[in-house]
Amino acid sequence: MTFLKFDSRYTTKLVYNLLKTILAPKMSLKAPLVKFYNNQECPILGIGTWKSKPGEVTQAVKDAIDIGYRHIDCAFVYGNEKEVGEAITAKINDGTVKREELFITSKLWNTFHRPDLVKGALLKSLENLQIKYLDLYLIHWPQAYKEEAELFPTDEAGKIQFSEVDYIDTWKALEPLAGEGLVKSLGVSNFNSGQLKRLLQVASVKPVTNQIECHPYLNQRRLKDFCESHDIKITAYSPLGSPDRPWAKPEDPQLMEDPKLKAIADRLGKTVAQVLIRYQIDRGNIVIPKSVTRSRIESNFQVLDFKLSHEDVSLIDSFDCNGRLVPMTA
Ligand SMILES: NC(=O)C1=CN([C@@H]2O[C@H](COP(=O)(O)OP(=O)(O)OC[C@H]3O[C@@H](n4cnc5c(N)ncnc54)[C@H](OP(=O)(O)O)[C@@H]3O)[C@@H](O)[C@H]2O)C=CC1
Ligand SMILES: CC(=O)C(C)=O
Repeated sequence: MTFLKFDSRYTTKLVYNLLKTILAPKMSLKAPLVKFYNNQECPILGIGTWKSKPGEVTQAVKDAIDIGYRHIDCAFVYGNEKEVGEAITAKINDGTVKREELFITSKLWNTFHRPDLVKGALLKSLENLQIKYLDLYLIHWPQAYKEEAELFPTDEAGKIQFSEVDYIDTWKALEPLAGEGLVKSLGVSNFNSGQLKRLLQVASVKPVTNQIECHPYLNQRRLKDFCESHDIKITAYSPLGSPDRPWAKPEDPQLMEDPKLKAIADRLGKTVAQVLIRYQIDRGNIVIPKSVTRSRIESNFQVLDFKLSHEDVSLIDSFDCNGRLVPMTA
């Protein structure tokens, strides 16, 4: 009658599994961490803040932190860093998180590429965000704009005015800032493989990530392969197709309305947004969907308890149509 013998190991396991089943849906899950080549860890899922109005973003970031997000994607040019900073400070002060539990990214805007402007731009973002260091600082775009007070300097014809500054010189000015403790990691955004190759030839500190537009209509397979061959992670921006991008036209295809994606989401009992976010995670990409709506911020985070099959990832891969939604800002 050995099978009736009391064994505390089995009882403990039984109780553990029972509690897990009852409590799991109520417990705030943590996003898995991606490890960069320099051993710094970054939550694979973060919240975006582009177009989040100053009057909405403080509450959105507070909600996100309450829900479990620990990664916040910011940029000087979004014009809302101060309000994001207010949320970060509030959530640290009320004991919800410690600074070291958060992963905060900002980006060097195109008008500050000239080497003597770089440190000041970083310090401004730190001041706005009310923090002493960034976890990650990115060159926002490879091209430099004329160094003027305006963030989008234009000539009389309304054309963007570029500057001659080479992003290599900008990168060289960024490198020492990591040593000064102002930023933990450096990265780039919107770089193609040619630009990255040039950078890698001279960089003493390699970028940890290339933040690029990435979703099923532009899955960036080749650039991803290139980056990964150099141990550079992809951060996927506009993963939901950026429906609120300012230049969207009514006739543009709506990624979240795609019937093929809807069919996959319905089959899995998930929302299309959840499938789109999971698509990035299952490809090993860091992903930063934006929302200022609490229910969406919450449901976008509820993607940590399921996985897409290889077949579904391959099927979604096949939707690629070079469908870029965020063209170069010039
Ligand atoms: N490095 C770069 O050059 C760039 C970086 N980024 C970063 O990436 C982030 C994300 O990209 P972004 O272009 O904002 O676009 P996203 O693809 O994240 O889409 C955001 C839009 O989707 C809506 N949305 C969010 N969740 C849901 C949901 N569950 N169901 C339906 N609609 C939803 C939001 O609405 P609402 O907010 O009203 O809820 C908003 O309109 C940016 O915010 C920014 O941080 C983006 C572009 C360029
Ligand atoms: C959104 C963003 O980061 C742009 C357009 O540069």
